[in-house]
Amino acid sequence: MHKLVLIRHGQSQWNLENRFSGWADIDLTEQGVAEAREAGQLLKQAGFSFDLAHTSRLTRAVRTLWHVQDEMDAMWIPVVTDWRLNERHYGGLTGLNKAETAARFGDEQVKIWRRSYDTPPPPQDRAENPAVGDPRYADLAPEQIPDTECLKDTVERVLPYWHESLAPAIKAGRKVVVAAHGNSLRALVKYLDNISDEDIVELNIPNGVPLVYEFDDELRPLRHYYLGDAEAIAAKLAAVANQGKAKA
Ligand SMILES: O=C(O)[C@@H](CO)OP(=O)(O)O
Repeated sequence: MHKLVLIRHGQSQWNLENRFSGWADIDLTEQGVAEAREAGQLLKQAGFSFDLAHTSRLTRAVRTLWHVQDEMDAMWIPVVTDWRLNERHYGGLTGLNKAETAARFGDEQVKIWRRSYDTPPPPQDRAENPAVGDPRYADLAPEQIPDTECLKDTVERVLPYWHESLAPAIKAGRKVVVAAHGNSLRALVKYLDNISDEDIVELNIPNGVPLVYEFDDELRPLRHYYLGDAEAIAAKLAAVANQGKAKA
């Protein structure tokens, strides 16, 4: 049996401020650091160990991974950072407050922008795009830097990464951890669990909680589960779902 652990980064400053982040490089809050450390402790106590890590090019995911590695005495393992694990690009919504956006455009429209499979938010002006000219993306052709993305666009970059990098490593027996983002992980989970375009709308992923996948030899998922207190995880999931609603 093969295993894979997925972790969404801990709380970021813009999660705290309830702002759309996407490719904006926003760091963890103190709570986010604590969540990452707790994730590492939970993994250690449950007997997990890793010999390979993958993460995005965004600081909040990289730093989450650092804390997990530190708690697990695994600072030595190879780490691959790849833009294809980045958060979905939030286009022209980047930086806006989610509740204020819902008050302006309606809860339904914001839910479509946040969670629908194939409706992207309005594009972001190139001049405001945080990724343009950023040296961390020097290996991308200009047209690979998105102006906006729906989940379908995110699937189209995450899935090749799964097939080319993650799946072969897992099949070869490597013990892999992936630290990434709410929507890049939704893209991967949609594929792994064969979730329909309609049902993916209701799927949220909490900050800083290890999500364990177990696979058979052909990498068909056998089961998955979160590590940690079920009630606390349910509360975190509800909080993520509610972030896009206008305040009463
Ligand atoms: O702002 C973002 O980039 C994401 C993840 O934090 O938010 P949402 O849950 O609204 O897709």
